[in-house]
Amino acid sequence: MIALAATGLGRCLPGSPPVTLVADASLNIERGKFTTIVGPSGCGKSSLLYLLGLIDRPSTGTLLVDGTDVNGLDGNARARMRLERFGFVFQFHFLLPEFTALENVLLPIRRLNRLDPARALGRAHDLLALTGLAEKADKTPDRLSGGERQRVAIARALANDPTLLLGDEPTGNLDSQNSARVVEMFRTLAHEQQRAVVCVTHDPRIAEASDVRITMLDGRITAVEG
Ligand SMILES: Nc1ncnc2c1ncn2[C@@H]1O[C@H](COP(=O)(O)OP(=O)(O)OP(=O)(O)O)[C@@H](O)[C@H]1O
Repeated sequence: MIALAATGLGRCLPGSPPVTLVADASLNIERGKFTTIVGPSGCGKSSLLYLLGLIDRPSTGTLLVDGTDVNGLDGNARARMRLERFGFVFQFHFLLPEFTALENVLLPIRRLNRLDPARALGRAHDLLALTGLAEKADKTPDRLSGGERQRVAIARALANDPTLLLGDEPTGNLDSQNSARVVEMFRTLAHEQQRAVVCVTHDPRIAEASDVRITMLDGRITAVEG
């Protein structure tokens, strides 16, 4: 099932001369698959991911999210769609330092206000268990390892039960063992939970572990494999 369908997507920064970040990107992102976006530094991988995640607006082209054309949505509707359907994991975890792992996951669940307090707490515990952190629920980020912090960030990204999980170099700060663990988690989230998982990465091992590889060069997609 296609979660994202982009046609001729482009992002250009005005100026003299204008700067093209992404040009003419057409692609489908499917549920149930782990997709990576690869290419040399500065080729536009993050810029494309931000367009796909409704963080940035395209200058040209169309983007359908679960069949809805997001060009037709106003700012509030885009923000709502992002909040409800997307989860994000970045290179830096951005956990709130004064809150425990559990609270970091619980806060976005509460913000969505879909569940009563007891169920929200249960869901936060379930997500920490899913990411292998049940024992660490009451630890603040400074008491966790780098790999554990990133797994809390993944649990938090799943708070809204997103259709789409997007990662921008999510293993960029991790050693190879923790990196492999995160990749295995992404594969599971795609294959067993039918989410669309998309990751920008420099790491060839992560690209190899993905089902689909999108290669970029100078703002353009040059190959889609898998
Ligand atoms: N706001 C901006 N203003 C000017 N140039 C920008 C801006 N954002 C990105 N760029 C430039 O656009 C190009 C694409 O950036 P982007 O971050 O998407 O590349 P990337 O492939 O993700 O790079 P990396 O692998 O190094 O993270 C780069 O040359 C970058 O310097």
